[in-house]
Amino acid sequence: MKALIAVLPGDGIGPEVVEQGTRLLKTVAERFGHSFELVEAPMGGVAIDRTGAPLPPETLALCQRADAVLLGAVGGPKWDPPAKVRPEQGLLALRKELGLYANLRPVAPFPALHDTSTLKPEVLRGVDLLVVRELTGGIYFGEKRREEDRAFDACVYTVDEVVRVVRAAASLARARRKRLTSVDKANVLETSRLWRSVTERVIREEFPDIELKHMLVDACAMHLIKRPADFDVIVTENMFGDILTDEAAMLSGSIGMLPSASLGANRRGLYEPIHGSAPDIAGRAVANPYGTLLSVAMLLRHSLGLEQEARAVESAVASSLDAGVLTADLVPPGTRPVGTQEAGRAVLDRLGGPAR
Ligand SMILES: NC(=O)C1=CN([C@@H]2O[C@H](COP(=O)(O)OP(=O)(O)OC[C@H]3O[C@@H](n4cnc5c(N)ncnc54)[C@H](O)[C@@H]3O)[C@@H](O)[C@H]2O)C=CC1
Ligand SMILES: CC(C)CC(=O)C(=O)O
Ligand SMILES: [Mg+2]
Repeated sequence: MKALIAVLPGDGIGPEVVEQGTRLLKTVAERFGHSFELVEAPMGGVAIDRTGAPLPPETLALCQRADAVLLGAVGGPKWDPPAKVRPEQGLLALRKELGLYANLRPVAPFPALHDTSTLKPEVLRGVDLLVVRELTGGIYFGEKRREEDRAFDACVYTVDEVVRVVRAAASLARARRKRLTSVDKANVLETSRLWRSVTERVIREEFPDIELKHMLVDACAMHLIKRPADFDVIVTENMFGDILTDEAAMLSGSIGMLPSASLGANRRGLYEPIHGSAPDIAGRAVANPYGTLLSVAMLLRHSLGLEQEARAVESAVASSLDAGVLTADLVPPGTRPVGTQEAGRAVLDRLGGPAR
């Protein structure tokens, strides 16, 4: 198949991990007989430096034309306040402009990494959960205002915004273990009370086969560590999903392991590891690229419909981990880690071809 893929490396470790992602896409194309056109564009801090804007119009136009977008990460101390224009604004704008309201963040720790986690292997056994985070509403997108001695961030949700993300999460739950946990703070927040009542209605009317539970976000943060294997699909609003998935990443051993897919009404999606630009390790070629490589698998599956290729990538990652190809964030103390390039190479070396 032919596909146009926009590549936005971004800042910090973004370009380092995305380089491994583009190599993988080229190898998948070669091995499986596809034609992927990869076009790179500036986004985030590098785009501010080059053009003054974190999401230049040409970059947005490319993403709108593309079948899928692969992103590294944006941000860094160079653009922190008091700078007025921030790289993160570009990422929020891109998600909004592309209408990507459902952010899928799967957490299925690889058995090879059970010992790496700070949690006991018996707690990790059987963990296979999916967080569906609402991505274009809530407090990140509400009105913001700064006064001399006060600041405001409005949290707003409409019924339609809740309906569409709950439908997306319930459809995914239907193809899994049919259990949906809706996470909110309905004991305090009006937006959460709306979220809860809309979720109940959508599930009752459209997904009677799905078992729905509500959970308060603070309790969810605790249960994710105490009994993570009990979760199937979690659906939640933007900020809760952002925070809970950084926490859940530690079930996988490192934030560097977690991929994501941001989807909307059509097949075009944005794919990125869940981590940020990691300024503390940028430029040292030690970043974990597995979350980006697993994001490439999600891109192949969700935007290009290439299930066989997606599975080949996931198997190659699993087999690299089984072989002990571990970056610095994953190695046990006293063991020599591999660098970003070596981990990327290990996955390419293990990538299978088309089934004959
Ligand atoms: N999607 C995006 O572009 C995101 C951007 N950010 C931005 O990134 C910048 C740094 O934010 P932080 O809070 O430090 O979060 P971060 O996710 O960049 O880093 C947190 C910690 O995890 C480590 N880490 C992250 N990714 C790693 C990887 N692939 N391999 C090994 N270690 C990894 C870092 O070294 C750091 O110690 C900020 O400007 C923030 O706004 C943060 C989150 C997401
Ligand atoms: C700009 C931020 C909302 C990025 C982030 O932390 C995320 O999407 O996980
Ligand atoms: Mg985050």
